[in-house]
Amino acid sequence: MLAVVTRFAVATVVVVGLVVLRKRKLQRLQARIIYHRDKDLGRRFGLDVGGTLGKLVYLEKADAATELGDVHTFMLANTSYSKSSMRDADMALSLPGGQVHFVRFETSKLEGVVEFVRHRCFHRDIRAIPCTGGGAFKFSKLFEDHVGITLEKCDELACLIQGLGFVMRHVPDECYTFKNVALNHQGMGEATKTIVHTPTSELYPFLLVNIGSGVSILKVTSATEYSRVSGTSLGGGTYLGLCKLLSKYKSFDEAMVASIAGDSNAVDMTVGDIYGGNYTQFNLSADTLASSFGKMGTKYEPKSGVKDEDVARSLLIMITTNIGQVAYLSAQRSDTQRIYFCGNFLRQNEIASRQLAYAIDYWSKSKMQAQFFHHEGFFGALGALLTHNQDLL
Ligand SMILES: Nc1ncnc2c1ncn2[C@@H]1O[C@H](COP(=O)(O)OP(=O)(O)OP(=O)(O)O)[C@@H](O)[C@H]1O
Ligand SMILES: CC(C)(CO)[C@@H](O)C(=O)NCCC(=O)O
Repeated sequence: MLAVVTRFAVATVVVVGLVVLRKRKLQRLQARIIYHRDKDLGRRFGLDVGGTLGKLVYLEKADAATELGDVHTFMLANTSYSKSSMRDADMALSLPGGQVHFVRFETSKLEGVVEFVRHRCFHRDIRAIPCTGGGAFKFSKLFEDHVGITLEKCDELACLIQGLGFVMRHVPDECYTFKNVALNHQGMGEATKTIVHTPTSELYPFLLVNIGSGVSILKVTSATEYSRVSGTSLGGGTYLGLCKLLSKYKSFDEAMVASIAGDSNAVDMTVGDIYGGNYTQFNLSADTLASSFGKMGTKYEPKSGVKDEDVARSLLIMITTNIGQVAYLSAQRSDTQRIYFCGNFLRQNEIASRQLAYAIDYWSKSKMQAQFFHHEGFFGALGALLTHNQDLL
């Protein structure tokens, strides 16, 4: 009898214990789900992974600054972990809902970034990140397998338009142009950088030329309506690729610095080189660029007397002149007067923007105007961020 009672008591204790344990486990699980729902930091990010660069924006909410402590630590560590120039601290946007920060990294280093996230256990608070650009497709498995983060795919052009519209509405001095485009074909001249405020009633339609690795050209007819009217494979990737191939410069920033000092006439052939002066019949002055890199074709030893900085400058002028012409022709075809240029090719690249301004003014006989943005390379990532932060709109 005693044995039966003992067995019954033990069984009861075990069953009760199991029920309690199960309940606790359930509670823990519930708590974990709530914790994740509350701390799903992925919604504070927008990622744009392109052919050359990855762009990350994150929102630090005004009412919950401390919550993002780890994210801040990660960003600061990660940016010095790649390159200081990749951090755009001075570009942060202050909005009523919080601050938006911007970070850039090389797409080729993405695996390193993922490994860093895993190493720091940073991914524990992130289930999904909205992501745009080709990398949203190409790297979704990498994120899923290594850190269990889902990349929520967003279309790159839709995000570009969304981010662009947001910046145009919220950042008062975002757009600028060059007035009195008295430049020559080398992008030299006295044109003055001027902030432009265009009222929304006069904004549409316009042409948007996004110069990334390649170039996409969109006709934008309203805040949400656009079509991709053209594109060219001769873009920022071409410039960087040819620079690395033909000169000693190993990075975009090095090439930019060098191109300021370079003289493209050492490499290019001008109308003057061919005519010995102006080609007056068709109003082509002697200093007009006749053939990019043309001089190199006439020399037995092309590199003699040519400096790497001349090559960097000439490449910059070649790529930019071509994009300017394609943009002008596209604007004509699409019946738009204003052309906006964006994309990271224009980052800290005043020679290129001045040259584009000149090209548009020159080809259109001053009927069209080129405009630029201070946050030129982050619209896609911003658009991705906005998919979960409609309140910011
Ligand atoms: N730090 C940098 N490292 C490399 N390229 C840079 C850097 N800064 C500016 N660039 C220029 O920006 C270009 C990439 O621009 P962007 O980030 O807009 O395009 P992407 O998203 O990589 O390309 P795509 O949209 O065609 O996939 C490079 O090809 C280069 O010309
Ligand atoms: C392929 C994309 C859209 C990727 O961003 C871009 O690099 C691009 O527009 N390239 C030019 C493709 C074309 O010739 O239309």
